[in-house]
This record gives sequence, structure tokens and C-alpha cells, in this order.
Amino acid sequence: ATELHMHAAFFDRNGDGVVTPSETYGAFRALGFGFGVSTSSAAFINGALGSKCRPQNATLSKLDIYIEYIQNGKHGSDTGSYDAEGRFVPEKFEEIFAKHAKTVPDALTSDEIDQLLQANRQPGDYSGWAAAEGEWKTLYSLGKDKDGLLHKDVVRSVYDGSLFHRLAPNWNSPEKEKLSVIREN
Ligand code: HEM
Ligand SMILES: [Ca+2]
Repeated sequence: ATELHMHAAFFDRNGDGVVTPSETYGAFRALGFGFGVSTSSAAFINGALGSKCRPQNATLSKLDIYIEYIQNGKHGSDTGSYDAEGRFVPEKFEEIFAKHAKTVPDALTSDEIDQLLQANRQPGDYSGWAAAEGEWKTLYSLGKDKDGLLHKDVVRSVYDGSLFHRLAPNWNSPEKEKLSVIREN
């Protein structure tokens, strides 16, 4: 699997390869977001990706995201740290910090994230601007430290989804699923 597949797979709680709106909502709640942010994120993400990330013969709702096709969800005005197939691109990731981590080495302030977003904007790509802004603002609110700094190792860990697993370890762990099956029987 590519890193982008792993990024999305965190949200697939039941492991069926599809991220439903209620799974997106539940994962946001597990990560600590409130009702409002979780509801609007699920509507926005599944609304934007559901119609793109699906096979031609898909039978499920247009709001369901097929992880196998997650690379179709790539947009413009991003950092390029995922390539077109969703593989991680170390050079592009390094470039983020080389260009924008000016206050503290290997960390981004809130202002530096705004500068990163501005610098990546392709003219007229409004949906890409909105998507990139949503991704980075959400990452900042999840990953910033007590001084408001977003460290490089934290940013690195969002790409393969390991950040999500660290913050919400029980959300989709097979161990927990196994326990619930044992309990049901
Ligand atoms: C707390 C939740 C989430 C956070 C913090 C987050 C954060 C990010 C970040 C920082 C990027 C990289 C953007 C770049 O390199 O410019 C990204 C890319 C992406 N994310 Fe998420 N994400 C979240 C949830 C989701 C969900 C639920 C999905 C779909 C199931 C998803 C699908 C994608 C896709 C398709 C990309 C590639 C966009 C591109 O590079 O053009 N993300 N995300
Ligand atoms: Ca699922």
C-alpha cells in the first residue's frame, strides 16, 4: 500500500476498504474533535472524495470513498509530498521545512503554515486552495505543541497515518475488534 492508502485507511474502521461518512465522523470524534468540526469535515471530505474515489462499477453511495482509488482524490495547490500514485516523496517533504521553517528549525508556526499555503497556491485553483487549507489547519490543530509549533516529525507521521493511530489508538485496532467478537460470542 502507498502512504496515501495508509493515511486514508485509518478512517476505515471496519476494514472493508471503504470510508463512509459516519466512519469519517467517528474518526474525527476519536481524534478529539467536537460535533461541529466532525460533522462538517465528514460532509466536506466524503462529499469531495466520494464521487472521485470509486471504481466505474461502484455500487455504494457517492459519499463512500473506496481506498483503492484514493489517489484520485489528489488536488492542486498541495506540497507534492504525495506523488500521483500516493507514494511519499521525501524531497518535497524536506522542501516544506527548508523553505518555511524560519523561526525554529524543523518546526512550523501558524504564520509559516499560512505562508506555505500561499506559496503553493496555483492561480484559480479554488477547490485545491480550500482542500490544502483544510488539511493543514486540521493537522496544525491536532499536532501543534504547547508553544504553537508543528514539528517536522509530527508532520512526517501524518503522511502514513501513524499520527492518527498514535492519537486515537483504539479507533480501528484489530485487537479491539477481536475482543468485541469474543464478547459477542
Ligand atoms: C484529521 C484528519 C486529517 C488530517 C489532519 C489530514 C491531513 C492531510 C495533510 C496534511 C495532507 C498533505 C497535503 C500536502 O502535502 O499538501 C493530506 C493529504 C490528503 N488527505 Fe488527508 N487528512 C485528514 C483526513 C483525511 C481523510 C478522512 C481522507 C480520506 C478518506 C484524506 C485524504 C487525503 C488525500 C486524498 C490527500 C492527498 C491530497 C494531495 O496531496 O493532493 N485525508 N491530508
Ligand atoms: Ca469502512
